[in-house]
Amino acid sequence: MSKPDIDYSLYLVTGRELLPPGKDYYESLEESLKGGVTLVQVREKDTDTGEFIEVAQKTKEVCDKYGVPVLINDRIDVCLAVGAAGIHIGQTDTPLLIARSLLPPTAIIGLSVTTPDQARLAIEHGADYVGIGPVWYTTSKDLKGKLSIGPEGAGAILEVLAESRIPAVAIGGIHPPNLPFLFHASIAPDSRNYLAGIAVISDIVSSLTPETASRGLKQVIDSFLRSRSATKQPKAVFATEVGQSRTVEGFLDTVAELMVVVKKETPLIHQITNNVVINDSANATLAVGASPIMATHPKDVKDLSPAIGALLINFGTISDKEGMLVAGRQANVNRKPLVFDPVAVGGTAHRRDTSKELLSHWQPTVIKGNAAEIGALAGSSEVATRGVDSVGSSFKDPAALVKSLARRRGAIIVLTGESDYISDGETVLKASNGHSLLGHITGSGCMTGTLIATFCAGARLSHLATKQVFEGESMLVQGDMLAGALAGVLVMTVAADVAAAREDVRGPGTFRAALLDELYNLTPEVLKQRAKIEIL
Ligand SMILES: Cc1ncc(COP(=O)(O)OP(=O)(O)O)c(N)n1
Ligand SMILES: Cc1ncsc1CCOP(=O)(O)O
Repeated sequence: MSKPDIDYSLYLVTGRELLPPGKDYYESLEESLKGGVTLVQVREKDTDTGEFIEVAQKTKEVCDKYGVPVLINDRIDVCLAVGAAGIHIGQTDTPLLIARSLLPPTAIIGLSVTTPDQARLAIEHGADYVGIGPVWYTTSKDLKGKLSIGPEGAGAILEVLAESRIPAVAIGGIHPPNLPFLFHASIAPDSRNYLAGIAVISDIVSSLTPETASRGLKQVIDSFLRSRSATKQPKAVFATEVGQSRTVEGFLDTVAELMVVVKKETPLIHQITNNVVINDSANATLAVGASPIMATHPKDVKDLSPAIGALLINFGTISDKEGMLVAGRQANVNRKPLVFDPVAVGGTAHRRDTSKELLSHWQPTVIKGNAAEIGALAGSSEVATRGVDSVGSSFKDPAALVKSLARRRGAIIVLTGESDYISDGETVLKASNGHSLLGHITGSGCMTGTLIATFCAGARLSHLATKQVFEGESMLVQGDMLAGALAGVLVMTVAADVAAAREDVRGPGTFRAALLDELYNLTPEVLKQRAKIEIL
């Protein structure tokens, strides 16, 4: 006999102690199976052996009706007693090789892993699958101070597992609002290996309506898995047309179209930005035809999210972290483009920690920064930060850097400088407009972030208007976000070129006013004539 084929996509780990008052365990279990649970683990932490066996036996009877396999948490004896499909063990439980020797050869053995090294051992010892976690903090298990690893930590483990093809589920603090983020942000940067599913306790068990809870999770999971297996493309968090071959002319046509869409649709661009640039950023948004809203209060930003076209989070003065956390998560939930501008992230430990916290909380669509900022995120020390400006020369190979960071982060990376580099992890674009006067007015980089958010909003609206069918549920953002990011960069830098060439511009003061005028007056035709871009 061979091992059973297991569908790991929606893995319920039981937790009778978490049932809502009055809810029967078996009723809840059956409802969750109806909602699409594909695998069940009976987890009883404080139950006597006799009772554990009884619960496991009855759980198996219910699951058998739905053809869903049952695994047992930790206990080989209980597994053997009820003829379950296998066990799940942790790092401090019965060692895997011993468990293997005690169980029938067809038994499934899953192992918890928190680090890449543990994943290597799991491969070596022949685990059938691994449970990666805790991904996020949870109250369903005493984590004994163990740090949660976040989607990025899960991605590092998936990289190790890629060749072995051992399936992996993520566990810990997984709920509908963070599920699309988890799937996308955990895709392994190089191999593009991805999660086979998620393991969940409280989101299903604590629900009064576990069937609905399971169905909601399953829809997102199935859609993600379908989109991965259908395309085999290294798509990140944004949908572009698969296999689309792109030319400079094609990009410029799309940018021109986005300029028109933004003027026509006037999307609301929500900006949590620093107090140095609020006024200029709001005016830049208005100048290109969109509508700015600069709300920061956590309660405010939550309500706003469904109505906005895109969100910009610029943490220049980092005074609104709570608002940033909530707004970013809501942007993911509502699938709105999210542009992150980690101003001076390499400059202080507080900025590095804040950036890490924000990025473990939500998935940006675009990360924009100067050389020092992008270098800090990429872990490169080639460029240092002084205040909010980069110092020193730029990278030896900026194209390779933005491409690899885009793949690691699952986001489009925009590196600004004398030339701007933009990558989605596949394509790298180089844009070479702009004028040195931009460096003499404060906040020009922040305004670029604003315009990237604005044109990403346009790209989403443009996509929705065409009603092309994509695997909607799993995509964090739909639309041509690479073109949106390029449009933001080009509109800003071409307008700067035009402004700087004006006779009435005599220095930073007149340039600042002229820039706003030229953002307002810039036409798609002029942009196409003046844009200097290359596909590298
Ligand atoms: C699928 C899955 N992954 C991880 C765990 C955690 O197992 P462990 O580390 O052994 O902790 P306990 O569950 O025993 O508290 C799991 N149970 N299932
Ligand atoms: C058993 C376990 N192991 C790591 S986190 C966790 C609990 C997951 O529960 P929840 O889905 O309620 O966060």
